[in-house]
Amino acid sequence: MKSEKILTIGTYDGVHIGHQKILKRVVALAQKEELVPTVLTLFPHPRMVLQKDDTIKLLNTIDERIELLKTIGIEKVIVKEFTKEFANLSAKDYVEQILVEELNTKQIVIGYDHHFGKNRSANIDDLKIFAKEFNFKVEEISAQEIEDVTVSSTKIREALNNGHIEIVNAYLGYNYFISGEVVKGKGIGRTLDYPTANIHIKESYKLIPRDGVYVVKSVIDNTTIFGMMNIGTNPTVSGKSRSIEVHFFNFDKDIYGKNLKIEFLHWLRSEQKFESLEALKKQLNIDMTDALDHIKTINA
Ligand SMILES: Cc1cc2nc3c(=O)[nH]c(=O)nc-3n(C[C@H](O)[C@H](O)[C@H](O)COP(=O)(O)O)c2cc1C
Ligand SMILES: Nc1ncnc2c1ncn2[C@@H]1O[C@H](COP(=O)(O)OP(=O)(O)O)[C@@H](O)[C@H]1O
Repeated sequence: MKSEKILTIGTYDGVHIGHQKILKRVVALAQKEELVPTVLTLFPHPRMVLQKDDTIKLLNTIDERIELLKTIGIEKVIVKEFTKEFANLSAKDYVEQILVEELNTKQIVIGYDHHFGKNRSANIDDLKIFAKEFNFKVEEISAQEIEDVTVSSTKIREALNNGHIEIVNAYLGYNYFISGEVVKGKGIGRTLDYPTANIHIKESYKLIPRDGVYVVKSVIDNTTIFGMMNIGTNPTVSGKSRSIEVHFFNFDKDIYGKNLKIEFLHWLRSEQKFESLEALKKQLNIDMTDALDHIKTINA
């Protein structure tokens, strides 16, 4: 028999502290009712499909979202491909075919303003009627409960575009991070005595924080390593495309080809065009001192 599920539905981009409150409720109810705590999430984002919007940026890649949801205790993450066919399902077909027959849903925890079905035509009152017909429970999260949470994915995106990392991390309840592979760069870093790991992110929809220099950390071979990262076009060496590169402190290993998760801790300064590599190197010395000072305040 397919396991019986308690379900919440949504994009949950960021899996921030507001999301976490709902998700923890799902996990607690699941334990009480002996149901499998489940999230039904849609991917690609409806706007990517319906409006063919390829400028949309998300806080998490789909893999990151799954990992974050599992960390909170969600046992099953169902990623439904959001296709035009899916978007065209009537409210009733969606409830009957997907929620009931495919997923074996026994309980749904959902916001008061949730809409579903073709053209988002059905609302929570309709869901409660379907619940009687198909024998599942609906638990509504009230407007008050949702408004109590002043955090939103939009606010976090804005803070990232402004370099306000401390605000971002407080809203998320974890440090904002990127994940990508270390690839070859231009090989100039080493000549400055600051070798930099260039990070390639394969998901073009991942939101990259504003250009500038950041204090970051990563775990490489089970060891926490701090570093300083630059995001930008490297105007000093007349770079054109945007790159993401990290110089790790007290570190000297070849890490080409490795996949790294890098957490943002603090924004230091904007990227600048220097008149020479010498001048850039001087600034890198200053950045390193500033970054180490910041790291001291964290560890203090
Ligand atoms: C912490 C840090 C800060 C940086 N700041 C700047 C900057 O302000 N302006 C700039 O043109 N390049 C900056 N860079 C990028 C350097 O130009 C870059 O590391 C160098 O060109 C080496 O690139 P490569 O690894 O592709 O060889 C910075 C790099 C790091 C690691
Ligand atoms: N402290 C360090 N921080 C970052 N990368 C380092 C460090 N020490 C060694 N490396 C290695 O050196 C590479 C970067 O050297 P670099 O001369 O900047 O070349 P590239 O332009 O190819 O990035 C990194 O990808 C990594 O494999």
